[in-house]
Amino acid sequence: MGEQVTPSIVAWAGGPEALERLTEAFYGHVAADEVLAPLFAQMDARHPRFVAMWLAEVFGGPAEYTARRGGHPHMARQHLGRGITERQRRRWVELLMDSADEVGLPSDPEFRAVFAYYVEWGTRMALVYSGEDPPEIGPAEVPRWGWNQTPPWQG
Ligand code: HEM
Repeated sequence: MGEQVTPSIVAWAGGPEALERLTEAFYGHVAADEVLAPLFAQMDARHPRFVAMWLAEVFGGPAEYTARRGGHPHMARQHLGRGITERQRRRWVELLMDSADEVGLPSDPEFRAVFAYYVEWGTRMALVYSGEDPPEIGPAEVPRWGWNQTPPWQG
């Protein structure tokens, strides 16, 4: 039996390109959604790619968001003062999960569990930063997600 190497989450997802397909589909839905569209009305056309770049870094890919887009402090600052509501956060999660199905991200329980784990955490963090009295934004690094309790099932 050969030794099995656990792939990174981004590799399991289908690579950075798969995350770009995900965010393209997602922001298409956002633009048409009455709950979320107003928040993203001034969005940069490159926003979907920046978010894909962020996700790739979180999920074990190259530190491209850190190198090219200001890393965690820049990302966190984008949410300041936006007053995201729980309803908007929930819709964000729902549309992202719909988009994951649409673009065919892997549907195995382990991948989806770890993906949902990050998305649940990240959206709650965005809400906290967007509200009154946000945490101070320090020089923290982009979080790096691992498989944790659910390494991929490889048979
Ligand atoms: C896991 C959850 C989330 C991630 C990974 C994420 C990621 C990002 C990133 C990377 C940026 C900065 C893009 C750049 O470099 O310019 C950003 C901006 C932004 N995010 Fe989030 N975000 C999350 C949750 C949310 C939620 C829940 C909302 C609102 C419901 C939200 C609203 C926004 C808005 C309005 C901007 C600024 C867009 C613009 O006008 O350019 N984010 N987000």
